Amino acid sequence: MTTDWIVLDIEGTTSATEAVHKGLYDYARPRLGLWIEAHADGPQVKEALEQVRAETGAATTAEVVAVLHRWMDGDVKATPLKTLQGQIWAAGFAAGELTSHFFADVPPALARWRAEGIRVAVFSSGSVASQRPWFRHGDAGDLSAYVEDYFDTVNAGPKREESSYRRIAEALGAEPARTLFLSDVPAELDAAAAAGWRTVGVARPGEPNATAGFGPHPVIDSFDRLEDHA
Ligand SMILES: CSCCC(=O)C(=O)COP(=O)(O)O
Ligand SMILES: [Mg+2]
Repeated sequence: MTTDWIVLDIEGTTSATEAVHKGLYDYARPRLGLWIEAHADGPQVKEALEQVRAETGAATTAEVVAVLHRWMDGDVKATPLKTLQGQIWAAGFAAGELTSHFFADVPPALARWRAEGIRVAVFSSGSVASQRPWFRHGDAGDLSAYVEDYFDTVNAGPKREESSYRRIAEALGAEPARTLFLSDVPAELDAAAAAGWRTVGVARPGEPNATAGFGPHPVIDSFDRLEDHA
């Protein structure tokens, strides 16, 4: 079965978890309070704040920020957190204060897939607003030309739900059986497989999920080893 589309997770798959947590989370942490105060009238910030308040009972900005810090400490992929982080990161990339990280095998794989006619999209918990500059400002240069579309938990839905993968396939005009999802999280692969997608687990040495049980999903430790599955 040939592959028309490869859909990529970011953290743990294209990029090291440490780069996200140390590079991005630590950048967002001290900026959240000021960002919220300065953009409180923006529709996305308003909605994010309402969601945090409804979910946690936090009232003041300081209480909201404390919740957001707790979520970051636990790497909770909550949509309002991702919205606020994404805005701050997008500003950081635009200011030249952030650079993204990709594993060394990623840029050549993207070029190889392009040459083979395989199209690429991204599905990450990180907001689309942050995914775009992440691919544009990489440590190995601008990779954004390789990515045709971006999905997050707002425009697709939760990563562990089958319906999100159905929505993405429909948006891409992709046949599920010819669409391949690469992720480091078995539950995400289960959801994609339930939607009829092909799946490959990515267990990169040293990553938090490297020793996870991937069940029925084939597993690779580098995109160089995808040839047998694509
Ligand atoms: C610009 S990418 C932001 C990364 C991020 O915030 C995140 O939560 C990544 O999670 P993933 O779903 O890609 O594992
Ligand atoms: Mg991941």
